Amino acid sequence: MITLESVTKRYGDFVAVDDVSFTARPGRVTGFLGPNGAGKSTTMRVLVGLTRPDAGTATVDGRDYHDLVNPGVEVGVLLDASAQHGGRTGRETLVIAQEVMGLPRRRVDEMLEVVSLTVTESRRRVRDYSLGMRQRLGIAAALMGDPHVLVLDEPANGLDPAGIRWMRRLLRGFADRGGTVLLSSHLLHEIEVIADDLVVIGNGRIVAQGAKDDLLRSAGTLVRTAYVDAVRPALDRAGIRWSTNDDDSLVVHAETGRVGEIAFAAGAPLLELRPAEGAGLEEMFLRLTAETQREGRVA
Ligand SMILES: Nc1ncnc2c1ncn2[C@@H]1O[C@H](COP(=O)(O)OP(=O)(O)OP(=O)(O)O)[C@@H](O)[C@H]1O
Repeated sequence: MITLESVTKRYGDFVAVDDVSFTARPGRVTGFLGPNGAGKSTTMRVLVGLTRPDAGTATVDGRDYHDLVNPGVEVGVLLDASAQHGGRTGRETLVIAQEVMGLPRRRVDEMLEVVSLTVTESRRRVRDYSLGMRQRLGIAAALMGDPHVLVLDEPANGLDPAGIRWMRRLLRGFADRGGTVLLSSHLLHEIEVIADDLVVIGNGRIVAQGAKDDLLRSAGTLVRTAYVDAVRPALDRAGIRWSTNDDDSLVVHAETGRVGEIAFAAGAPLLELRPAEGAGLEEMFLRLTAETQREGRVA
């Protein structure tokens, strides 16, 4: 179990992480989402003791990361695959991790097999690895100590479609065996497929969290009408928020029945009126983080 309570991190006057609280539970994959610069990496760095928070606590199974005697056997961490030492071979990188954790040498070969790096590839220097190979190497190091918690920042970056599918299965299996997974990703489809729970961050603050299915269910009502010019002001007068999809349909933040009544009262025939569940994670993400999107700000 990962628990963050009121974590705040400032850089000078800038608040990168602002009073962030959430839990990632055993047996679940928790997807951590947010626009560029929202504070995901900083939050993860606080969790694994690389950045000191100005306020709040971050714990794994109730303990501070710094208090874990052999952290690698409890928490597998992959934060920045491109930060691995380029001069070492992949194998050397894993041998160092294996020795630090006090594990038998055979774990190195086992992990190379788990992440499908060949013996030949493992003898190459990391600087000559592709990003996808570095990710695989980082995942191997994270899994080496057979931890029960995984913290992964953008692990799908650079993986090919087969690699993404492989990682998806790996994380699902890990969680199904009772492990806790916290992973950030920009790949919303990836998160939509794999995550059980979601934590959405924008401008350093949590804007939504909960079970993925519940969050997607609360996506609102989808309305399609040739009379949008009548429906929009009627919704505004009722104090109901709405947004426009690319195809000119509206996503309205109210129950289907209520939206139907308002449209009826406005004399607007509807072509479609249904829960906006199908809109999926992308719509929810853009709506929740609208005020923090660079593109939104520019517009
Ligand atoms: N060491 C630092 N000094 C100053 N500002 C920092 C530092 N580290 C992070 N920040 C700022 O904190 C904010 C959050 O950064 P962070 O890397 O956590 O975002 P992120 O959500 O992981 O973004 P991305 O999706 O682009 O990786 C950004 O505005 C970033 O510039």
